[in-house]
Amino acid sequence: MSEITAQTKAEILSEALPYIQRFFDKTIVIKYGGNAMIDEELKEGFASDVVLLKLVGMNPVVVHGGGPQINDLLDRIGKKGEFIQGMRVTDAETMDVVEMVLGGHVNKEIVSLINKHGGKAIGLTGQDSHFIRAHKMMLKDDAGEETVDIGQVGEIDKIDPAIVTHLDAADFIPVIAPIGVDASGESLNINADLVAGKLAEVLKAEKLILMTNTPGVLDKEGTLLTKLTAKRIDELFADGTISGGMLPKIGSALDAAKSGVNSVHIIDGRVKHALLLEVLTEQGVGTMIRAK
Ligand SMILES: Nc1ncnc2c1ncn2[C@@H]1O[C@H](COP(=O)(O)OP(=O)(O)O)[C@@H](O)[C@H]1O
Ligand SMILES: CC(=O)N[C@@H](CCC(=O)OP(=O)(O)O)C(=O)O
Repeated sequence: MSEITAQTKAEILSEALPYIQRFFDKTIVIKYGGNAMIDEELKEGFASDVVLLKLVGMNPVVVHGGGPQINDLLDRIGKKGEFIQGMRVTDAETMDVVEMVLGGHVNKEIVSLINKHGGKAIGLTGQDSHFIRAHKMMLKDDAGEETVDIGQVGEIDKIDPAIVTHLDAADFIPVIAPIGVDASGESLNINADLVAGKLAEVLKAEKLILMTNTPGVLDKEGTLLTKLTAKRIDELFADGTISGGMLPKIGSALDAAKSGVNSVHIIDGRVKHALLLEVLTEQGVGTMIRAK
């Protein structure tokens, strides 16, 4: 290693000090989207970033998605994934696949990676002590009139923060799959962005970071919008700039910002160490969402 490189590295480390001080003991909810789990190197980088944030005194809470991974398994059993307004149409068979992929495969993979990097991760779904309560979601059709039944998809009623705060206090890192439970104990499939946003709200988190597969929110020309307020978001909804999976993401980000989460960001999870760049450096990555 040359002397200059070592010096630069030391300077970069030193620049992180004010951020470490500012966010010490603060909760940071990180949504790790299925589209950002592209390759092993990125996943390893993500896991080591989460461990680093915990070790310097923050409370990272991971909520993960797994939409593409659910689609892969559906394909293998000869079923096609269908989405309406960014929500998966979830019949009973699809719900089984969702539970297998999210609660089983993806959750355990992230837990295992974090533990491999020296963290103490614990995997949860909303079925654990029924901490994510939900009811069946009904969508409005495009005219805003008829309701559309999309099956076992949940709309969140309540998230009990106790289980997460207990884990944080005991130095564990909660890793949460977006599965809720209804009044009869049945599992419901919930969009992971919605779980992350609501969790950030009930935990009174300092930050909500949504990691996805675009540089952030883009305008019609594909230019990155670095800051967005409620008013501008309404315009982008109205003119169709925001569509598909970005609909629940922005909705959830804005709700979190309005309910007091200090900083809300949509960032590119395909960039190596995007999480450290966002939390510990001055470099703004992605789109910041503000209520006003
Ligand atoms: N205005 C926009 N800017 C960026 N991405 C957008 C926009 N509108 C729609 N999208 C889509 O939203 C996707 C991200 O949402 P989603 O596929 O649900 O990702 P994740 O699995 O990370 O939650 C992007 O890959 C893009 O295709
Ligand atoms: C109701 C609904 O759409 N649930 C999502 C849950 C997973 C998810 O949100 O994954 P990403 O964050 O990777 O998109 C789904 O079934 O795909």
